[in-house]
Amino acid sequence: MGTRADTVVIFGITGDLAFKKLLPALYHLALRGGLGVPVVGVARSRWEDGRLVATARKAVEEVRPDVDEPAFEELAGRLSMVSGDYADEGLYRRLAERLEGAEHPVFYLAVPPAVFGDAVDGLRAAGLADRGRVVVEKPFGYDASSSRALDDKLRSAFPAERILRMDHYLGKEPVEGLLALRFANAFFEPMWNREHIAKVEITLAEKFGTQGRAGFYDAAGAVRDVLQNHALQIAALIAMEPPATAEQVQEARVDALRHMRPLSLDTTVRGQYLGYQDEPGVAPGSTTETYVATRLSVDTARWRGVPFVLRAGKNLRENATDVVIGLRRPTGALFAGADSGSGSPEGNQLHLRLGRDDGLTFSLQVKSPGPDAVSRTVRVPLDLETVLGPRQEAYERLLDDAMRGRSDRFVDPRVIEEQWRIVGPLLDPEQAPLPYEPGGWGPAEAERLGVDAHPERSAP
Ligand SMILES: NC(=O)C1=CN([C@@H]2O[C@H](COP(=O)(O)OP(=O)(O)OC[C@H]3O[C@@H](n4cnc5c(N)ncnc54)[C@H](OP(=O)(O)O)[C@@H]3O)[C@@H](O)[C@H]2O)C=CC1
Ligand SMILES: O=C1O[C@H](COP(=O)(O)O)[C@@H](O)[C@H](O)[C@H]1O
Repeated sequence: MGTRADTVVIFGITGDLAFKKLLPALYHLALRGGLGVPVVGVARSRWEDGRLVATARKAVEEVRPDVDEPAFEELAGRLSMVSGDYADEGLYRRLAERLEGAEHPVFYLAVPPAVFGDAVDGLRAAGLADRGRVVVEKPFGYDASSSRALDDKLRSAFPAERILRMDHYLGKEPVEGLLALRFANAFFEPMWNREHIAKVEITLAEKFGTQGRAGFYDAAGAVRDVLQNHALQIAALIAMEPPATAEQVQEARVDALRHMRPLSLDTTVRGQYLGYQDEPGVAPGSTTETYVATRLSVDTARWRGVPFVLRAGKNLRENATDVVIGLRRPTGALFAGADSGSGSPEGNQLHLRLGRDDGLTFSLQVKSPGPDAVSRTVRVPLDLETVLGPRQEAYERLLDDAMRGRSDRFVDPRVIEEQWRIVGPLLDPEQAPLPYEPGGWGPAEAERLGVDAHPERSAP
């Protein structure tokens, strides 16, 4: 833990991330009595403080229509704006004046990666890096070399312990919960390997498109936007060897990623939803993928030969952040499977939902009623919201961590290095992505990789 922050500065306060996640998170911190410091918004747009407050109210109402007025008033009273171009040193001079007296500010870079460099240079030149922490959003660069260059720039301005690399999936309770599932339940560990598991399928699906972020998204695509970071973080939690202590989790994560082979275009399907090319901000003839499905190999004794099938996409049928662990079919001929069509019963499945409807569903075999030795599948769902009640959103937890100087839920730079190595072969290929209809499950060609073409989400 470090010293508690005395100001939060958000670069890109006019943007999508600030609206959808950061302003609501600040409100929730105020609601729980955990804000207590000024919040300075930075943007090129010349917003008055009043416009920021009005935007904050709208942002909060989107997620909490029953706004708690005292909490909102606390947030509103702490918000102010500083505007200017990110490359203009005048912006940082004005910011330094606003921060006079602040000893431990947090600088949150909620801007597209192209702006990170200017922001870090500006903060350093104005002497603001000497006394603050910086939070950098993913994706970290565009590839391995630009990511290293960004890292060098950050390290030249801020000491290592004051650089926090953000992947909000690490702050999601259900994602963190994968560790509890694996390591706090003795019955999973003995079956968590190639002897028992036939396939791991990870899906990050969204029902919506780029939602006005095409300017950012078109330069990124699904691989950089979510596969390189969120999907591989989940894969690492599934694949890692058991860490001996909580402090070893980071090492176990790095080690798991080091054993993942680089992805290959031969076992990848890229797609682009119809209509994407007409969105403002998308380059004419863009070959950016809005969908990707790929097979990942984890080269360890535990996982050799078990495909990890990862897919992510926008404008798909449902919102889903899911992991399906598919077990091998049972051996032995005592029962025939009523729904397997070929003798032995279906393999059990453990379906983990890590998004808003978080929980899990076991698919079990039970005896079919009647005289014959036949089993059939039943699904046993568990809804964690019902059991545990509402939990804090990832951005609230991670903003709070950044303010306290708690760093274990931020990304280790070695992880980022590995993530770029793994996705490297998929970056900017020449082939155009396959078109797909919005509202479906992406290009049918992905079925050859083993993706479940009609996933039954079985949310309770
Ligand atoms: N949106 C999301 O759901 C998530 C986003 N992220 C990450 O957060 C970061 C910000 O994302 P998001 O808010 O969606 O991005 P936006 O495209 O909404 O950009 C944020 C702000 O940055 C400024 N900006 C945009 N483009 C440029 C540019 N070319 N040059 C200078 N300033 C620019 C704009 O503010 P102004 O012009 O007023 O300065 C804009 O409001 C990205 O790194 C993204 O990967 C991470 C998780 C989720
Ligand atoms: O990082 C990003 O994540 C969001 C999805 O986040 P979630 O918490 O709603 O699962 C995605 O929409 C966005 O494109 C991406 O930049």
